[in-house]
Amino acid sequence: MMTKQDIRKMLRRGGQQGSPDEAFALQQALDGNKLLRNAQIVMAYCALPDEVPLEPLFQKWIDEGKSILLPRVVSGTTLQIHHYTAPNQLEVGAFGIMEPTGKIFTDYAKIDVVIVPGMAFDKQGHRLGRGKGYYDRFLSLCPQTYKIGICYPHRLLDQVPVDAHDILMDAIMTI
Ligand SMILES: Nc1nc2c(c(=O)[nH]1)N(C=O)[C@@H](CNc1ccc(C(=O)N[C@@H](CCC(=O)O)C(=O)O)cc1)CN2
Ligand SMILES: Nc1ncnc2c1ncn2[C@@H]1O[C@H](COP(=O)(O)OP(=O)(O)OP(=O)(O)O)[C@@H](O)[C@H]1O
Repeated sequence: MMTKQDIRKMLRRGGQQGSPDEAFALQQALDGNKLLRNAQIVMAYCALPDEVPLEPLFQKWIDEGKSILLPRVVSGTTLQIHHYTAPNQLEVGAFGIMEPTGKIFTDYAKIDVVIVPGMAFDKQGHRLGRGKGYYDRFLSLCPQTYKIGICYPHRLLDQVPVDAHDILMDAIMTI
């Protein structure tokens, strides 16, 4: 079995971005998810180049009355969660990822849905992240929250290696 590191290396060498058509189709599919439709407080992410962009959905969700949360990297281990209300509340953060400058949010149990980025997923709900454990640590703080992993079709693998600390997704969305 390939290690997580082997798979990350392989994925970095292979194709990165999905096509704009794939991104659009995935955004539509995600936006149609019933639990997300009904969610009030949603944690999303600002995408890296090989992840499905969610930013085109943010304003729609805000118009629908949802609260949007985004992560900030605050140390080598920890994410801090902040409100997002408008594009001018983003700045370039760690790893070149856009990060929110809005109010901090700590009421983790109130988050209805987390949309989780990943380098790859498998159908069993396992996620391959970027190897720093940020999301596993954060997701362990909101065990009741519905977790949706989303990826381009070429990033849905047959099997992703699993460690004891890995948190399982409740749904994997791809096309
Ligand atoms: N969109 C998005 N936001 C996120 C994450 C993520 O995976 N995706 N994170 C999830 O944890 C946190 C940031 N963690 C990250 C951890 C490692 C790398 C990283 O290694 N990037 C380069 C290699 C850079 C290097 O190590 O020199 C890469 O993947 O090629 C990026 C982000 C918080 N925000
Ligand atoms: N809940 C946790 N508590 C403490 N350490 C953890 C936890 N989850 C993961 N780690 C540590 O983080 C490191 C990276 O784990 P792993 O390779 O699974 O990260 P990842 O999920 O791919 O990364 P990321 O979430 O940043 O995208 C490992 O050394 C692991 O021991």
